[in-house]
Amino acid sequence: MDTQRDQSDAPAAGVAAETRVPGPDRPAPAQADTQEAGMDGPPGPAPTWRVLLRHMRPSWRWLVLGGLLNLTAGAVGLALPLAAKRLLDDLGADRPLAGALALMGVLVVVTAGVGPLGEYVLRRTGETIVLTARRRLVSHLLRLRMSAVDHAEPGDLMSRVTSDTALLRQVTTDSLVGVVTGSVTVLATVTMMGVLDPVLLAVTLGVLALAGTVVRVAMPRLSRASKEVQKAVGRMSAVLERTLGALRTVKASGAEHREEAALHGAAEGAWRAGVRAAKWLAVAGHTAELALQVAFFTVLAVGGARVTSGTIGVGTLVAFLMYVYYLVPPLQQLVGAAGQYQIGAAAVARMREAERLPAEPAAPPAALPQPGAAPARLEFRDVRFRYTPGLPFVHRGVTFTVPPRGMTAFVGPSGAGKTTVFSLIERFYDPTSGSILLDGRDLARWDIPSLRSAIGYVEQDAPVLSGSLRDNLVLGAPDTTERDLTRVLRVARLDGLVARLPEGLDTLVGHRGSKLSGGERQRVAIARALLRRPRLLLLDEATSQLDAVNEAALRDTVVEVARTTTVLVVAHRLSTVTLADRIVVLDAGTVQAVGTHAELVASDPLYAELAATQFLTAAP
Ligand SMILES: Nc1ncnc2c1ncn2[C@@H]1O[C@H](COP(=O)(O)OP(=O)(O)OP(=O)(O)O)[C@@H](O)[C@H]1O
Repeated sequence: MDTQRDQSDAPAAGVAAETRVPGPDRPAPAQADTQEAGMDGPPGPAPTWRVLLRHMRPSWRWLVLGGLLNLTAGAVGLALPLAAKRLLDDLGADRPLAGALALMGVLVVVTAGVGPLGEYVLRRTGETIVLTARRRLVSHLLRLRMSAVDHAEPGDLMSRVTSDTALLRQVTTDSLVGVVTGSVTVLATVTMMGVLDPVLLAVTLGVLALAGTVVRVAMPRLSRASKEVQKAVGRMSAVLERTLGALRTVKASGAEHREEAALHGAAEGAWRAGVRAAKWLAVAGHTAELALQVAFFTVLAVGGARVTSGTIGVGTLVAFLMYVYYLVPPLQQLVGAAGQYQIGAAAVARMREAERLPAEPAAPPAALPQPGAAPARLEFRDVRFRYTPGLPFVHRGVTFTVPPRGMTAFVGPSGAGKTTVFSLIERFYDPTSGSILLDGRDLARWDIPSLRSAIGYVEQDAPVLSGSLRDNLVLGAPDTTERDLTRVLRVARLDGLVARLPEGLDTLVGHRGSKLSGGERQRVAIARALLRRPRLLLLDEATSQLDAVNEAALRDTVVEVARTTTVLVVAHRLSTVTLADRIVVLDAGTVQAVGTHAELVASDPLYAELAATQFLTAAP
């Protein structure tokens, strides 16, 4: 049975361990797409152009429209030299100019109208593609398995959502659409040049071929530099997130200069790579422009000779030279598109890495338990678990049963695996073998939102999110009524704080609740959990930072809650532990003993020692 479980669970934990987000310095994972990771493509990393097409597919109509408008503007522009030729011919032949002038006027007006419209449509579509990519990536990141998050740098993940997705804008519109419209325009221009004079066309193409060689040399270098830029930006975001997230610790440790040096280093890395990319982009872009200038003078010389010899007329030469200049924008567009493609490809690769991280299946939110819903029953059966394959097991066959209602306390030395029990109940991780049953049903068979809706969890460090006090309280129960809120505030002994604050519940609590005291944060976390009307309440050292008065009050609250709900507590204070209906002693990943305080003091040497040394107060 264990073997079976091992196999069925292996992908969740195993994949996660191997599919770490390649931090800025780590190599990309050589791992296939998974359904779990939300990718619908075939296994194996798809080529960049296919991924780009996938991003563009939903907006293809707009892209085609924008491209067509651009092409129309280009085509109308192409007719201008012909109108100019007609003007010169009419002038030479002493014919009236009104017709030629009117034609030129119409062409100019149409070009002026259609060109900007096409550009607007394309840019708007680019924004839509970025929006879709951001939504998709954000949704995926919020569902990441904790095992994937453990191996990722939040700052680096953030840069993938903000900076990498932004690069899609250029690569999908300027680049891919630019390739199409640029190619068509170049082709049409070259055709017109061929019609006017094939010899001059051959001269022009000869000069351009030389420029093509330089561009071919520049592109791979640009690609490498672009990847470096994005990596360095990710590295900088990661360091910045680390530093700003723990600025008090950094200041208290006097580590500002070291963190500053790390940030400056990352920023300089981005700058160096950016400058390298700029160099190759400039080389490629200006090579095309320079080549066209050379082509212009060569055509002028050769064409002048042909005019002198009477092979072609002045009108033809002038029209041809205008076409040479008409080649500048589409050729620059083509070279720019190739450059943008290299930059975009680096960003797409980074987004793909994040999208391929294992995530929980998407599921609609589940309703919270109704008031008076039955308390949960919990069972651990021979659970073995380790966070990372290859590392020692944290749980080595944990077995215990928790009946509905009442309080069960988990005690044991630091690192024994108490918090891990809660993490497994929440399905932040899945056991490597063995099973966990809630109400007699294996957790693996619960859909995750329904499972979590039954649970209220107060974590060890009682995290509070930036935002208002009210946002934090109703985070897990957005439909809370004012009456329930008032009741829970009283129960969690937060009513005094709310009354004191100038803006009451709408007071902003700062990043991670930095404007609250440790004890206040714990009470907010407890209130937040209680508002979910949990059938199973998990309290991980939830009262460790409270003063004696508040602790005693909240202890009474927990005892009260335990009359109707199953409550699990990880506690280090004897005052909490002795109130428990049963105590589970964990040591080195196994259950050492289960019993009441009195039973365990008498029968379990480890518990007796913990009671004597670790717990803060003496036996009651
Ligand atoms: N996300 C993680 N990735 C890898 N190892 C982890 C992770 N979380 C915890 N551990 C390791 O698992 C072991 C058990 O941790 P756990 O937090 O469950 O212990 P605990 O009994 O709650 O300890 P404490 O009383 O100090 O809070 C520890 O050795 C810890 O280093």
